[in-house]
Amino acid sequence: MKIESDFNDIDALGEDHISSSSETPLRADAFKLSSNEKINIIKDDVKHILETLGLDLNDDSLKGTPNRVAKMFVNEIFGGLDPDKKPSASTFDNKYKYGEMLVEKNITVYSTCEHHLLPIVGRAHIAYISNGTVVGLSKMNRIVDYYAKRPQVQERLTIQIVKELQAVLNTEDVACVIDAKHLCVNSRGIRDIESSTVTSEFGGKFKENETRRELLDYIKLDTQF
Ligand SMILES: Nc1nc2c(ncn2[C@@H]2O[C@H](COP(=O)(O)OP(=O)(O)OP(=O)(O)O)[C@@H](O)[C@H]2O)c(=O)[nH]1
Ligand SMILES: [Zn+2]
Repeated sequence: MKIESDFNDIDALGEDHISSSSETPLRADAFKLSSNEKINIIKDDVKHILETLGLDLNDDSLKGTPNRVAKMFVNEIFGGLDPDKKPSASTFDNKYKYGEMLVEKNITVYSTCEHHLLPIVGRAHIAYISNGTVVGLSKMNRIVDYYAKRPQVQERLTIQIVKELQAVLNTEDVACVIDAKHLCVNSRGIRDIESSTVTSEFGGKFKENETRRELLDYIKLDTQF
């Protein structure tokens, strides 16, 4: 099966690659097809790319590649496009009246650059100040992983993580800093292997200098991934 219609509006981001909202630009019909239907279509597309490159897909090592890549796109590296996969974040009452900031640092980030479909690899650091609710620690890793498993720009990923935690924790006082390497910069194009990109989103009290400083002191960026 091939989808013919409506695919022409896909480059709506334009030349500057900046989307007007923090939402991932999804089409209205993004979930009309089942995961299996998507895998079958993408399998043919990958086969076509490899054949166009001149590869012989009868080769023992290559013949499973179209199916492997299609499954990886739909179920793994772009699995976070599916809202059904959004982690449910268990929250608890802050019975112990912990009133300082909580920082979860060095959360592994594996994402995919939406401009080149190459990996983004790095660390996210998340902080919040409880407003009466606390969230299970692992849920913060899961939220990072969910939004990372999309075609992304690092700026949007950072904002999406903060917005989700603000909703879960019912407070503006959430921050996220991401330090990541983009393979599209490191391994091709300018091929600068050393550079990494830092993005941050500071909500509520984290906009105040003292609170922000405290967070940055805790995470003391270490760019060894
Ligand atoms: N702002 C932002 N830019 C990104 C991100 N990931 C990749 N890019 C950049 O997106 C840009 C795409 O620019 P283009 O000129 O269309 O692509 P290109 O010809 O492959 O560019 P080069 O990478 O310079 O070879 C590049 O400068 C990438 O470095 C990201 O997360 N945020
Ligand atoms: Zn890129």
